[in-house]
Amino acid sequence: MTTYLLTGARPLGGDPTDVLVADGVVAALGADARRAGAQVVEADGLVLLPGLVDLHTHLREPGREDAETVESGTRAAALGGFTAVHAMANTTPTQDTAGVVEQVWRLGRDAGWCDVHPVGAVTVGLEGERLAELSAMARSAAAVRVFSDDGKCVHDPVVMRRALEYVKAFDGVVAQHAQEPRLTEGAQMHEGVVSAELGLTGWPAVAEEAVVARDVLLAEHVGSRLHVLHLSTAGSVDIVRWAKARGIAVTAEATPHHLALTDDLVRGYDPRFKVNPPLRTAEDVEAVRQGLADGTIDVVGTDHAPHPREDKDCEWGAAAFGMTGLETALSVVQEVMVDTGRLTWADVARVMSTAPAHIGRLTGQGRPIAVGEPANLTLVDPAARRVVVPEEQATASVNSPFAGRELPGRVVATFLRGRATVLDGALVEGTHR
Ligand SMILES: NC(=O)N[C@@H](CC(=O)O)C(=O)O
Ligand SMILES: [Zn+2]
Ligand SMILES: [Zn+2]
Repeated sequence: MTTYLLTGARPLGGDPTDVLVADGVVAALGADARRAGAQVVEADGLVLLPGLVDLHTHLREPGREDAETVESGTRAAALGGFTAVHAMANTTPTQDTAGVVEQVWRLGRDAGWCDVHPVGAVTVGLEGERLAELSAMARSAAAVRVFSDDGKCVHDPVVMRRALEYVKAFDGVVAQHAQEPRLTEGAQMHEGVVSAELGLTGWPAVAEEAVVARDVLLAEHVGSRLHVLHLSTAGSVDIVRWAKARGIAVTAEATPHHLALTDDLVRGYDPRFKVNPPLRTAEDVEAVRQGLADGTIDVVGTDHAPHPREDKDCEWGAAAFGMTGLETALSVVQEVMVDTGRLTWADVARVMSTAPAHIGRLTGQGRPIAVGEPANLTLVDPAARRVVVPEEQATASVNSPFAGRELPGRVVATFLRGRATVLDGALVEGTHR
């Protein structure tokens, strides 16, 4: 395996130092790192982070390989600085059995671009009725710890309660897509001033908040772990803040798009901006940023949701919900949170690596940058700027809401257990298996 010497890198944005990556681990730091024979990676001024971990990726395989495959999605992940992703369960067939989660886990391992941890469905076929074989998925080779019907809400409170009780046996977590189905029938965008103007059916904030409130109370009652996916409203932030103050074991996620974009964008009727939960108001965006800054929101999850052109190149009402995000997530977080002084790079390491790894109960990911630790690392050039061109991305889909926008930051290199998956901002082909 190639040995790498990263010269002058700034771990977590701190003081520059040399970092030796050898035999899969961080082998030396500082003066000790200067060893002959290593391939030098010029890292002066670059920020070194623990490899990013996404708790919320849609890889679409099996079933929608026209939108994404494990291969294309994990290439996108590596380019985005990720060394592990959690692959959501809304595939066809659904990831609701040990067989299907093992299949996805194997595809990820064979692709070799980053670790793929399949999420297990909570209910059979995401139907919301019968619990899936949660413990069989937990005990499988995929060792599932995160369970979610994402795309759909586990709306029956009895089913949600049973799922929360069940996952305690293997320290699992239920990740909820909080969307009250009756309050969002036919919903096309956030319910508010803009939806009234455009005459589109609204998805009111209360449809999210009512489920978040119910679920934190259920998690308290059961004494189990709850994770709130793609939290998007000021009210949801308040409820999670209250629940944490009360000692409830709840964690929460914000997506890059809910940190950066508002429902004003819907005025152009461009389906790239159609997503669940919908883009909200500027006040909601500010509350989500504040929640991430003060620790109420634990993680940034991409909710990378690729869709084929035919499902997006159509009128607003017919278009699919979802946007890509793996290759822009870190840049968006840099723009809205780091360059504005609201998060440090150490905070970014927490919300995009350490905390998601901990919630997913991953070992070997989200670790400190220290001698002997597995070399899962991301090297970022915060001074670079680039225009987002979806057609040039590795994801097989082009539904990026940031297309044409200039964003700061560039992932220069990604290391997966000491092996470079990305160097000079490009995938390292051939050696990855
Ligand atoms: N976010 C979305 O709008 N869509 C996701 C499902 C989801 O995350 O709810 C998808 O699978 O396309
Ligand atoms: Zn969802
Ligand atoms: Zn999702």
